Amino acid sequence: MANYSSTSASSSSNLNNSVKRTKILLLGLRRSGKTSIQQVLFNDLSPKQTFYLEPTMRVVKHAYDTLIPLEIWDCPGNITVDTLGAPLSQFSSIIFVIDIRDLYNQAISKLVEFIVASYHQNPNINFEVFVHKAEKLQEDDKIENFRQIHERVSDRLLDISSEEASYEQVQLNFHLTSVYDHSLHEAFSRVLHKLVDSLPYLEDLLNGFCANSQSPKAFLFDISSRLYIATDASPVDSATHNLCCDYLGMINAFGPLYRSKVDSSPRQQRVTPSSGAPSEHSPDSPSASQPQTPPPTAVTPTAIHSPAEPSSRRPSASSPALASGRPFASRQGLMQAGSNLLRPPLTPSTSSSSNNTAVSSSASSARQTSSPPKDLFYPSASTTLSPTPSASTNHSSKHTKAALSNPTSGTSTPNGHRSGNHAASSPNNGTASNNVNSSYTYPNATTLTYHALTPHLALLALLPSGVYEGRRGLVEWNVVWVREGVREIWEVEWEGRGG
Ligand SMILES: Nc1nc2c(ncn2[C@@H]2O[C@H](COP(=O)(O)OP(=O)(O)OP(=O)(O)O)[C@@H](O)[C@H]2O)c(=O)[nH]1
Repeated sequence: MANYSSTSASSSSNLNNSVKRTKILLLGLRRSGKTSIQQVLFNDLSPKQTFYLEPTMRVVKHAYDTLIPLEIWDCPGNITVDTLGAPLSQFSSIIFVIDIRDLYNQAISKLVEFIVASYHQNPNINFEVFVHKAEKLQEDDKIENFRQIHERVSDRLLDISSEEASYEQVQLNFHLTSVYDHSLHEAFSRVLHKLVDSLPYLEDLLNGFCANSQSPKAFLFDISSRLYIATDASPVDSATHNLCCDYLGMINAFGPLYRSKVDSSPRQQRVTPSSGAPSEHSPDSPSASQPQTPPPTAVTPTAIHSPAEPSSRRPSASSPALASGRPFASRQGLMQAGSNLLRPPLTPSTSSSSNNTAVSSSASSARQTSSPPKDLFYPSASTTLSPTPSASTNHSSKHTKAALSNPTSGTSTPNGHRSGNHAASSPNNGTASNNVNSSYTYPNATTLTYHALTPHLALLALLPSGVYEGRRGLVEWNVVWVREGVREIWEVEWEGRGG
């Protein structure tokens, strides 16, 4: 058999071969857009540059480190089940990319071929169909082609089903995608959610944050790819998702220009999302000396930075779930790790303002006076979203879009990273509005905040501006709880995979 594969580490990863990676297979006909998807999401390639991508001649494996270590296999268009060179049972997800204008036999036959093979080799596989290049069609044609592709695949599966094999029952998820807007990020995020075992615990953390900070929406984003790993229980609306994506894109673009006066290389490593996979001895490693989770009795924010955490509280490879050698941290292991994570943070409604002031000043004095180790550096930023004057009455969709794509009011930053007015812009702004729900608006003054949690992950949350401005210390205190929880979950995920 021809040598069909090669390996490459994506920009933000060190290919750590000892780590058990979650594998995703990218399939589709030639020129359907597979490499573009991989490059736009994980290599920060501008959508326009995808025009110049060379055809893929053999399987290329891209490693990418986020909450879990991923390995994405980008395949040539002519690959078959036999020439793939690996059993489908190795993969957690298959993403099949179809050009939305490609309604005809070849693409659908190939998709069906892989569905049948995966039914026999790995019935639990997540099968995702990206109906891609969606922005090329008008809204009506887009919906019609999407429907037809879905229908033809279902019909073909029904035709070939028998008593022994009911292929029509394979769970297929169809997504409309394009590299030119945020639909690709949203669709890939949903693919990712099915691969993250710790998702319920992350959601609990975000639910707790929202409830205690009066936040209507919070996302845990992978900083570099701008995929969201988890969100709270409230529904995701595209406008808010797109706004967060744009804001993160802007921070990624301009963040490296900002440095604190006492900047040093370890701090730079922490700011940059491309710091590599966590390892035992790296300063970014969750196992290395990091901000410690406060002991159960600790109530003062200064305890956050105390290095005196009992080591037994930190999950280790000797915990029952991890010692089993399974690739994913089990629920039991995560529950053990997360058992102390969800102690209730402070809520604005139950705290007096004097308390808030105390927490706020205490939190900042912890930063300034307790000489924390250099690696305790968590960039944060915020921007106020302009409320539309007509918000409470008649919404003009034009006005709403302008407010969403131009969060230009003054900003303030706890860590001095950004200040003054700015426009959140992204290369996608023009087309992203395709996705914006034009009836959506932020009726009251709302602040969008960004808090880095790990080298790869950040919390993006909407907050009422009154809460953010008046009770900043409290909000930051609640962010600390989320950060501690996410770091522990991250640690368990990686240790469970031998990282
Ligand atoms: N309009 C539009 N064009 C896209 C999109 N995604 C990719 N393309 C274009 O599609 C063409 C093929 O993209 P590739 O990523 O090379 O496709 P591929 O599936 O990897 O192709 P092979 O490597 O030959 O299998 C390029 O010209 C891209 O610019 C999209 O969302 N919209």
